[in-house]
Order: sequence, then C-alpha cells, then structure tokens
Amino acid sequence: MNKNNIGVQRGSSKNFIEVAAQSQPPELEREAWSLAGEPKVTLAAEDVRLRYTIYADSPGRSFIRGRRKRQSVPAVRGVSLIVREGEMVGLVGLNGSGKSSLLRVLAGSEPATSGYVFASSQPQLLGVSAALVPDLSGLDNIWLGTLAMGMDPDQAHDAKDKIIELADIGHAIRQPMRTYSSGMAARLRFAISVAAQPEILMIDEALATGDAAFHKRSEDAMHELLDRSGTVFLVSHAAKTIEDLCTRAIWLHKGAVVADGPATEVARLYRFFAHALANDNKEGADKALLRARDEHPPTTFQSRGSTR
Ligand SMILES: Nc1ncnc2c1ncn2[C@@H]1O[C@H](COP(=O)(O)OP(=O)(O)OP(=O)(O)O)[C@@H](O)[C@H]1O
Repeated sequence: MNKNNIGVQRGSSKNFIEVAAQSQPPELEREAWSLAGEPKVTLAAEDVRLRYTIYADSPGRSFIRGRRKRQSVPAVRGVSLIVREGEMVGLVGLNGSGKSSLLRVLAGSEPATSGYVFASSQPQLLGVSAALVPDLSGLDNIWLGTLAMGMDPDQAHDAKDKIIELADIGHAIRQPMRTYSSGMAARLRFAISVAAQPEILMIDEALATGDAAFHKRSEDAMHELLDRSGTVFLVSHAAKTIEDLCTRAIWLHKGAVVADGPATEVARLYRFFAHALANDNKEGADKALLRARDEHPPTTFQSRGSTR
C-alpha cells in the first residue's frame, strides 16, 4: 500500500487556519482529511493548483494590451501533502518545475487557483524583505522586521541580540541596508525570520548565499526550530543540500509531485535524474524518475481517489 496514501480518518480541521482556498470546501470533505494523529499535522494541502495568466505578444500585432494573446500557464498541478511537526521538507526539481510557486501558495502569499491549504499556524515565508527599508540601518530593520512579524516591543527587544549574532555582519549592522551585499542582506533577513520562532518556516534558497560559517549557523538555527516541534520547508537548487539537511524530500516535475519520501532517497534519485539529463542520457533520467515515483509515490486522498 502506498505509505503516503491518506486514509479516510475523521480528524477535525477546527484548529487549523485556512491558508489558501478558492472556495469553502464542504464540511464533510474537510473532515475526511487525516488531520488527527501524532506527531501533530502542521500543514495539509489538497489538490492545490496554480495557473499564472500571462499576456504574450503575437508577431505582427500591436502592443495594445487588448490585442495581446492571453495565456494561462500551469505552475502547480494538483499537489496534495500532509506535513507533521519535526519534519524538514525539501522541494527539489528542475528550473521552472514549480517549487517557488508551490511554496508561495503553501505560505498563503500567492492565492491558489483551486485546492485547499490548511496550517496549524500562519507559515512564515522567509523574506521579511517587504517590511525592510533600504535607507534604514540593519538595527532599525531588525526592529521593523520583528514587529512586522507580529512580535510585541518586548519580544522584539529580547530577540535583537540573537539576530545580530546569527546575521554576524559586524559593524555593517549600523549602516543603511542599501550598502549591503546581497549575501549580507540575505543573512539579516534569515536571522530576522528565524527569530520569530515560527511554527512553520518556509525558506527559498536562502542558504545559497553566505559562506560556510553562515551555512553552519543557519543549519543550527533550523535544527533548533525543529527541536521546538516546528516544520521547515526548504527550496534549493542544490539537491545535495536537501539530502544533507532535510528529513523528507518532495520532487516536483512540471508542477506535479513525482515522488515524496525520505530525503536521502528522493533527493539522491533526483540527483541521478538531473545528472543524466545534463549528460543527454534520457533513458537514465527516465529510469531515475520512474524508480522514484514507484518507490516513493506522492500523497493521495482515498476519499476522492488519487490526486491527478
Ligand atoms: N509571476 C509569474 N507569472 C507567470 N508565470 C510564472 C510566474 N512565476 C513563475 N511562473 C512560471 O511558473 C512555472 C513555475 O515557476 P517556479 O518559479 O515556481 O519554478 P521553480 O521550480 O521555483 O523554478 P527555479 O528553479 O528556476 O527557481 C514556470 O513555468 C514559470 O515560468
């Protein structure tokens, strides 16, 4: 039996917030979700779909918007998953496979075209950047960022030293953020996001910037979060990072989940796949993909048959 197959168990969605839903699902359908059991479910997504609408210019046509060709691009195609506390979930896949789009929908920062996402608390998508102001110093931005994430002034004050220590950007912390390198800014954003101690933290490639020492500190900070029964989602192009850091990996291909299972196995098979593709070995790539799908099939909901 597919170990990711979610049986019809009566769980209650009462304690969950709705992160993304196109319309209110019927109560009975919601109750068919397996939200009960241990460890606690922190996030559940069912048949999430996302399409972007783009306007493409056809040759010979004018730039008048009304005459532009409207196209709908499917970025996420029917993703279902159940994530429990203590899991560190890595998303792997080729460029354009939908990793960042899925993360944004799960975080509630991009509305799903259809499907449902429930979470035990508001996920924190790393990137308090919207709240940070380039003309203000790092210190002022720490204050602003922590308040923007919902801390009260006392909590923000208490968190300050830890953020400075984790970001470790020296005297630059007193300089305006516009003078920072992209790596320094990423470090500060990461440190602020982690300090909020969110139950669900979502990170898109933050670990790609920063040196080995920062990498180690950020790993430690994420493990600390997991120790406090949190859940971390991580998008990275480096499948080896996912393999080393995460407990579970979800492989996305053309917007759909190909495989979902232990990071050491799924991320390793993905690496074989990507390596084979890079070497024009289509047969090898297909083999790795089919093996991953076979051995670590994606989550399905028995209540409504398999996800598409
Ligand atoms: N704002 C947007 N408007 C239109 N199409 C988009 C938008 N963002 C992403 N897409 C399209 O959606 C698909 C998935 O993109 P997404 O960025 O989620 O993939 P990804 O796996 O994170 O890619 P990468 O590894 O290159 O960062 C792609 O076809 C992309 O072109």
